[in-house]
Amino acid sequence: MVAPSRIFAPDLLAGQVIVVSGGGTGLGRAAALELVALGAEVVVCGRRPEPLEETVALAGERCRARVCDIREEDDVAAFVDWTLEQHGRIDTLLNNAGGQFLAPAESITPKGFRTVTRLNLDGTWLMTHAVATKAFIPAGEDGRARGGKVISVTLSPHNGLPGMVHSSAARAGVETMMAELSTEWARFGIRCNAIAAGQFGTEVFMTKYPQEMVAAAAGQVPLGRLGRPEEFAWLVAYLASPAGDWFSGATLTLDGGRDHHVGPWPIEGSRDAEGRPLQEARRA
Ligand SMILES: CCCCCCCCCCC/C=C/C(=O)SCCNC(=O)CCNC(=O)[C@H](O)C(C)(C)COP(=O)(O)OP(=O)(O)OC[C@H]1O[C@@H](n2cnc3c(N)ncnc32)[C@H](O)[C@@H]1OP(=O)(O)O
Ligand SMILES: NC(=O)C1=CN([C@@H]2O[C@H](COP(=O)(O)OP(=O)(O)OC[C@H]3O[C@@H](n4cnc5c(N)ncnc54)[C@H](OP(=O)(O)O)[C@@H]3O)[C@@H](O)[C@H]2O)C=CC1
Repeated sequence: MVAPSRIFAPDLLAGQVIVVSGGGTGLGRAAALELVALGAEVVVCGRRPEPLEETVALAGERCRARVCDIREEDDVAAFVDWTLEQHGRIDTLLNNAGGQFLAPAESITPKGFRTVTRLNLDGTWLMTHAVATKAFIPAGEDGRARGGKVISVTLSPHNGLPGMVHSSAARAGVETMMAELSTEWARFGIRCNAIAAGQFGTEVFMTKYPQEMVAAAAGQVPLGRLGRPEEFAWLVAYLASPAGDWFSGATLTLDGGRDHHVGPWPIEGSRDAEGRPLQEARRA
């Protein structure tokens, strides 16, 4: 049995059907477990069956899994059709699958750039378009579009992340995509938002990148630590719940202040004897 939520009432999302891409690992798994704990039926997808099966084993019977590569149009269509056959509806899509490799911009080949934009931008679009056209826009019993929510994971900081030009560009595209769709698809009752994730201590984050960078990452966060996957999951649950119904077109940055980081504060040489930031004298 999945552990009860530490924040929300257990029936907050009862009756909802929520798709989580990349739900076999890290942030996606944390979100899937929290959503199940809140009463939702959750469907996870990813390329590898093993992590997906582990999520299902942890989450219990209200979680199902199916392999799907979000970059492949036919895979995505088959996945969404299967989900609708199983559940008859989709209420929220969490576009969480994504990633990139770290490399200096000048060394990224055209294939490398395409690989990352195809995954993060094109893959997010394919999932969004398929879920919207198959589940959100078709009319329900009342003759009106059913509506739904799209939540897409992007990346903080926004002001350029050295070594990640491909991903920074793709994620900016996703944020703009969510903003544009929030106006165009409002007529169908579709809400589209992005969560710009700062650095979270997921297994892949802690192991994939050069260890010097991982060790330095928390020091770049004004609040002084990495994010915890459950903190991401709570924001997803909030947006999926009725409390999130008036959010649309927003990018919610969840990063401990990382987006506005300018270096350690107070800076060296501008501290008083007790280590406090200096303050100018008042005018006489
Ligand atoms: C001062 C300190 C500051 C500290 C601040 C820290 C900041 C860190 C911020 C990090 C923020 C983001 C974190 C996260 O997102 S964590 C989660 C990451 N998860 C993932 O990335 C998972 C998904 N990723 C992947 O599947 C792969 O990484 C990839 C995106 C590359 C896709 O894999 P795929 O299998 O499709 O691709 P290939 O491996 O076949 O590669 C295809 C081509 O891509 C190029 N490539 C791939 N890897 C590299 C590399 N390491 N370096 C250079 N180029 C690479 C290459 O062109 C490949 O083609 P070839 O194999 O033919 O050369
Ligand atoms: N952790 C962090 O600090 C940050 C993470 N993010 C983003 O948040 C998301 C989750 O990150 P995190 O949990 O840390 O990383 P993970 O690498 O654990 O999660 C990525 C997930 O995406 C799935 N995935 C990758 N490619 C595809 C594909 N083509 N089709 C379907 N699924 C795919 C992976 O499964 P499989 O390999 O089986 O396909 C995996 O489950 C990612 O988009 C990541 O880039 C953003 C900012 C910071």
